[in-house]
Amino acid sequence: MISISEAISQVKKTGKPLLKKTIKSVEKAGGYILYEDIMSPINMPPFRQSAMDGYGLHLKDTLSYHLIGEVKAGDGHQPLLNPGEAVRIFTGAPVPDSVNAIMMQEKVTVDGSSITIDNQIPLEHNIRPLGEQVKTGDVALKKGTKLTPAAIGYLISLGITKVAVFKKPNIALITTGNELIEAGQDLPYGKIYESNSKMLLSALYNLKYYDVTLYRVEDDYNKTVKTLNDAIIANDLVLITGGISVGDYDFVGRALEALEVTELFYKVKQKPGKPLFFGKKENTQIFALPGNPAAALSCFYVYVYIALQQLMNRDVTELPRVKAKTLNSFQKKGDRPQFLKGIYNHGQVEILDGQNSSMLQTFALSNALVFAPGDINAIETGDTIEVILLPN
Ligand SMILES: Nc1nc2c(c(=O)[nH]1)N[C@H]1C(S)=C(S)[C@@H](COP(=O)(O)OP(=O)(O)OC[C@H]3O[C@@H](n4cnc5c(N)ncnc54)[C@H](O)[C@@H]3O)O[C@H]1N2
Ligand code: MOO
Repeated sequence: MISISEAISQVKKTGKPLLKKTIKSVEKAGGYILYEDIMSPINMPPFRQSAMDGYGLHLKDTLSYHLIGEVKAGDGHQPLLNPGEAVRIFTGAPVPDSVNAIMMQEKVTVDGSSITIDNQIPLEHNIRPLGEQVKTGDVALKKGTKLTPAAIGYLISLGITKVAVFKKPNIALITTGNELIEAGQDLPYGKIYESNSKMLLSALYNLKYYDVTLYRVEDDYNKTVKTLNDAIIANDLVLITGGISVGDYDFVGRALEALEVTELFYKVKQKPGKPLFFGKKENTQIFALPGNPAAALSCFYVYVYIALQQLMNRDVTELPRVKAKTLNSFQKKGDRPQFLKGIYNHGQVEILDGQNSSMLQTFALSNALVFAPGDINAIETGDTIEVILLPN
């Protein structure tokens, strides 16, 4: 049995960035990282553009101009203005070549077809120059940029519909157990609703991993070997829950051995999640998570999260840890360090009742895991303690 810190450093040592390229449609590329520089196919703006509702002028040494026409957004015509002439113009409209300044309408007095501006304005006033944001062929966004909603809007504004991004891992989520029934059906005696797959799927979606395949397998050795083998071949990361302990019908350990998965660790001195397994076969990392739902989710946040961050080549691999003052006491049993479900708020943390690894009720209320070191028997009210903040 290894310690938590040894297990964490083993996960860190093993993980490698995926660095594979995939093409995504821009609107579905939110959260991805650009694989290569993107050149702009157009000038942005693509024409000299009015920044105001007002009057386009061909400047002359006068405050009075003669109105000869109108250009609104979307128009394609080019009125020809002589010095001293003006056109009515609106925000976003193409500015005729012979217009060299725009006066906002609040500073103009109109009298029929003659207008008077309040003051002289400089050349190109209120005109967005052609290619002001980016010019045709220039780098619009650099390799390594994270695609935020603003970046997506920007790329679409350049007419770009597809982008090369770093691929996110293909992830297998396998659940095991004869007792599992899908929610929505009747619940016969002895069965429970299968919740680990949807819980972990939701945790993955929350972190923006969408390439997830779900597998279900009964407590059967041959089927466990086959399912695990299929999942390892097709995925970068395999998460299997249940069947990793020592019972006669826990086949996951034996199946991993038969498939010659390299064991990097099995069993961590921690509560929950003692029977956690981590291994590797070729480029696929495999976590066998305990079946108890709260143990599986706790291990997901403490260990699997790191593997995911590493696959994505991110610098920060662990969830944030902060110090907090406890609002209540907690009696700890045994010498295993414990991850306790808690509610963190502004430097304070409440440790919740009901810490059993089979219970999700407490986890459902919590936003943090409180770390109780192995060598303490109790946490007292007002103690300063380390807290892992969970993703929202
Ligand atoms: N003799 C021993 N027994 C156990 C030990 C031990 O050291 N010696 N460790 C205990 C600990 S700690 C844990 S955690 C569990 C882990 O067992 P498994 O990983 O083999 O998980 P299962 O036995 O298959 O299931 C445990 C529990 O979780 C429920 N479960 C499983 N899968 C799901 C699912 N997809 N959705 C909802 N609930 C699920 C399952 O019905 C069990 O109640 O072993 C202890 N035993
Ligand atoms: O260590 Mo097991 O994961 O409950 O409770």
